[in-house]
Amino acid sequence: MATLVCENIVKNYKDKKVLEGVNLEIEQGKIYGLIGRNGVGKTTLLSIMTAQNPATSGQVYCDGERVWENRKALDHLCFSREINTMTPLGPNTLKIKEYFRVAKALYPNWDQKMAEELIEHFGISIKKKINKLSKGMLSMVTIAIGLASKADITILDEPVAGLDVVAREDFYRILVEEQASTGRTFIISTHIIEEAAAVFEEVIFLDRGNVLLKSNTEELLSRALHVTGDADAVDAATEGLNCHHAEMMGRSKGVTVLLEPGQQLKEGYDVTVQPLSLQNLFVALCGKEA
Ligand SMILES: Nc1ncnc2c1ncn2[C@@H]1O[C@H](COP(=O)(O)OP(=O)(O)OP(=O)(O)O)[C@@H](O)[C@H]1O
Repeated sequence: MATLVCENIVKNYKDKKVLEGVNLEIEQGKIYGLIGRNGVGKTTLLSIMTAQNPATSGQVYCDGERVWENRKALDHLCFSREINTMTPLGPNTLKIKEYFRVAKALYPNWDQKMAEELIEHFGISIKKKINKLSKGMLSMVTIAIGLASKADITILDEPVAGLDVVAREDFYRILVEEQASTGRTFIISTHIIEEAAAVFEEVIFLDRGNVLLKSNTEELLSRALHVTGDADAVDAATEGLNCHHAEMMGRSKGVTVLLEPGQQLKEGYDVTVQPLSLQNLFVALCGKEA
């Protein structure tokens, strides 16, 4: 099993700054959720982590070894992403079984049986051509590639984007079972946050070029509160705390509070305190008004 470390990753596309010094440590044996708004740089970061895209500066290390052009380090990694069916060449001209042959050559621990069983489980014929698949079926193929790669660190970029709710639940069940039985590490990027919150042991919020937070999901939610009430009471109860996403409605105010360890709301004020969902916390911290 392996660990992955990003050290001060900067990425510019010409004069557009996307990543501004990302430091990140991925420990082994966890399912991470990578969450960020459209265009924030999730795919860019994931592709840099797997040496598919050069960083402008900074380094990625797998078990202490640089990943760039390093087969030994890359053997631990799989980055399975949406197949581009618009190009005249590439995987979309292949049948699924031919695409699996390419994957087999790429991933040293490739599990052909698992790949075929997953495709069958998803109700797709392995003889089907990639460019004849629906969006959801394409997601299923990228999921099958990621899981059957058996890579120590498997990264899936928006794997559920094309899946319906039943297929999404199915995927998360298979993912959790695979992680529990193998101890592999998974990094999953997604915009569909709420239903995945229980699956992610850790979440990483990417915002404005950097990692806004990386935290155990349960621990994070235990210190995230929504406080509402008369504006003066809310202000008094939350004084000195990390407050985000304040909303006013006449004299009433609602605010999201992220407590630091050891902090608590000031007592004695007539305010309503409610827990927050991961999705609402994300909106509060990474929404425009945050
Ligand atoms: N090859 C490229 N050349 C130029 N700009 C790029 C390139 N790839 C990505 N970008 C830009 O970099 C920014 C980050 O893109 P990226 O795809 O990494 O974001 P993302 O967080 O994965 O987005 P989404 O959630 O919408 O998929 C965007 O502004 C995008 O337009």
